[in-house]
Amino acid sequence: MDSILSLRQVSKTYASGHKALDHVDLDIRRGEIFALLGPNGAGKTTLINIICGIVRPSTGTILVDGHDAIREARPARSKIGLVPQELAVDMFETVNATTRFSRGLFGKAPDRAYTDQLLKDLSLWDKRDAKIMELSGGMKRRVLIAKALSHEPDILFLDEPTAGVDVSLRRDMWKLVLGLRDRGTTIILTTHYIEEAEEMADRVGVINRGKLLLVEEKADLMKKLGKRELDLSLVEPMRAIPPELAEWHLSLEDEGHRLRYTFDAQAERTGIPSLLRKLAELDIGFKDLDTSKSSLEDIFVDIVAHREEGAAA
Ligand SMILES: Nc1ncnc2c1ncn2[C@@H]1O[C@H](COP(=O)(O)OP(=O)(O)OP(=O)(O)O)[C@@H](O)[C@H]1O
Repeated sequence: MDSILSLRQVSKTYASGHKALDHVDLDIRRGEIFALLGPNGAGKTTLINIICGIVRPSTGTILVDGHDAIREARPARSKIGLVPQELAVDMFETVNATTRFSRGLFGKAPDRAYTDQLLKDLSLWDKRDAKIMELSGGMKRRVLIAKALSHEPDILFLDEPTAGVDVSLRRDMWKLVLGLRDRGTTIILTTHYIEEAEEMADRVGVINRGKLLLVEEKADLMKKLGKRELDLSLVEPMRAIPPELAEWHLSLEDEGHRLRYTFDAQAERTGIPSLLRKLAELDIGFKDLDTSKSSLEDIFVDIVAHREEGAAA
């Protein structure tokens, strides 16, 4: 694999004693979009900050396009653009000035043609002389991206790029990120939104409590995510599932009061009509039926439970 970024056995214990990262190994392929999913406090920002040289790892090595992130911090950092979660810009500065200034911070000579094009690509050209405080929230986010790309980095980190933005802006951001990838930028984003990973990522990593639990091709993960559940509240509680229902692999919940069928939401045939026919045939009555899609949280719980079982075995 042609890795642009390699982490080996990276751990971080903060001064408070909190272990935010636990032996993380990760390779990012050149040119891919990698989505890092994880609940609050999982360690996503810590991981990004370590790669960007903002936080020092307790142990482990990080190579950024061949440069050691600690021993060769400057060349390593210059490969990276970081779009932080929170707005950290001078509100009184103009869009144009702040973008050019960011480029200078990385020791790059001014390149008007590049920064002008960047503002055009991000639909900020008309606003180039506006003060940042005068912009809408969505425009401000675009300014953060312009700043992050101002020094022509090969890797772009987006920390929660669409947290708190409306649906149409989210779609715009997705388009923009896909466009950057088409031009060869490697993109790593953190997110809570499964749709975001679904829409954009080539690969997905799941992190929880500082541990990278899995890294998979999105297509493979989506198969696991596409599970739905059908719950039937039974008229009469059941002690065991009749053998005639074996092919649906049902489970009995709530002390026999509910029958649960888990199926693949993307499958052409869900198996529900035949299940309902069979229940009628067997004279099994139900009062109510309910379907639910597995949420990201369920998936985390599932993955974590699985891993812990595996570790215990
Ligand atoms: N400077 C610090 N000192 C002590 N603990 C910290 C520090 N920074 C982060 N932590 C802790 O480390 C853990 C991981 O935090 P981190 O910000 O990396 O999580 P995250 O996955 O980015 O979460 P979120 O989705 O909420 O942004 C959390 O429990 C957090 O409280």
